[in-house]
Amino acid sequence: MKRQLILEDGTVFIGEGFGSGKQTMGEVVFNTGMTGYQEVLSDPSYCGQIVTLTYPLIGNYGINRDDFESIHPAISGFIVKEAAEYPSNFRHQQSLAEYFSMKDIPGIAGIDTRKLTRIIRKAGTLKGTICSMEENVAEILEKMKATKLRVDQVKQVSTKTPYPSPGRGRRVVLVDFGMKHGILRELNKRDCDVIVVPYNTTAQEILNLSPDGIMLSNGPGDPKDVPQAIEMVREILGKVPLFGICLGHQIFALACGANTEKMKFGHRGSNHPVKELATGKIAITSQNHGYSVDEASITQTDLEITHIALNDGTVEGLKHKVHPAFTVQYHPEASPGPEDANGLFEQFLTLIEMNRQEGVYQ
Ligand SMILES: NC(=O)CC[C@H](N)C(=O)O
Repeated sequence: MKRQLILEDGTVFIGEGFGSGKQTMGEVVFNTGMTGYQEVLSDPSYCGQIVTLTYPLIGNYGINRDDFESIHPAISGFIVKEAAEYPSNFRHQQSLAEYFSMKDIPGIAGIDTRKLTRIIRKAGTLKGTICSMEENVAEILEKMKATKLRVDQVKQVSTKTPYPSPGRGRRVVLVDFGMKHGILRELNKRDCDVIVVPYNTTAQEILNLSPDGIMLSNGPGDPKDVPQAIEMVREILGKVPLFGICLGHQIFALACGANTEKMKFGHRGSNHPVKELATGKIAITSQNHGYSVDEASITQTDLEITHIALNDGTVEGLKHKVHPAFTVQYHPEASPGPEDANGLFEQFLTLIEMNRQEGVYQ
């Protein structure tokens, strides 16, 4: 059935609806990955957002049991050029449309997603609504103007109670801000004894679990919307080695006195080049973020910039000059995307070992 996508700047696209027929509103963001749509649509960092993919053919290898990054997808909607009706892959179990119907998430196909992406690149991220053809455009525009985007996305996607993911190795408390399963997989692969805790767990509650290391996960929204997590990191810093990814990196930066800002249209894709300043080495990385750490704000802190994005020079990695803590804006767990940065998990475990030898942090 025909449906419309209305952007807050007044642009209207007409396409073919799939999945849920309900109306949806969210921030429209684009991802440039050529593969990995299943991981993208199930990444909780997209909570409250409508995702469009620049690659034109989506759903061609279907949806399978193994590639999810969360149990319940948190995206508000999905915009594609062509949604494959007949997936072809030995692992496929459902088509994109079947999955979106099952999860009650609206999708729209037949959209010129490259044109849409150019609009977003020019104007910056925009609000958008996917709705039926009967809806009046002017009314929807009014409604979008009046609706404030949610600020409690982390609460929505974080686990409600702590749970273990046992191993025989080092104990890692993983703070779940909307964790991708990939992070847990990487820690478990290294035999870590992981305890996943909710986003609002206090520093003392975390220390009571006697962790060898603390991992701050990715997650949706503005890092400034989770002040209790910023406070927790401030209190824990210097007591246990810490590693943060994406939202975890931004929260760490704020806890250390740096600032974050909203980017024009963000970084979302699977081929973002990142330079490690110490070695000059480039990693091709998976990314999904709409905020970044303000470079100028680092000077007044005890932080050091370790990585930068080659495309626009923004901060991609940080390290504390005194305490055993480092973070990255990109995704070493990949899922989807290249695994160039996977060694950061080893770096975290090395930091844990060094920290156990009486305060040797570097
Ligand atoms: N993947 C993430 O953790 C995203 C972090 C944050 N929500 C941002 O958009 O910048």
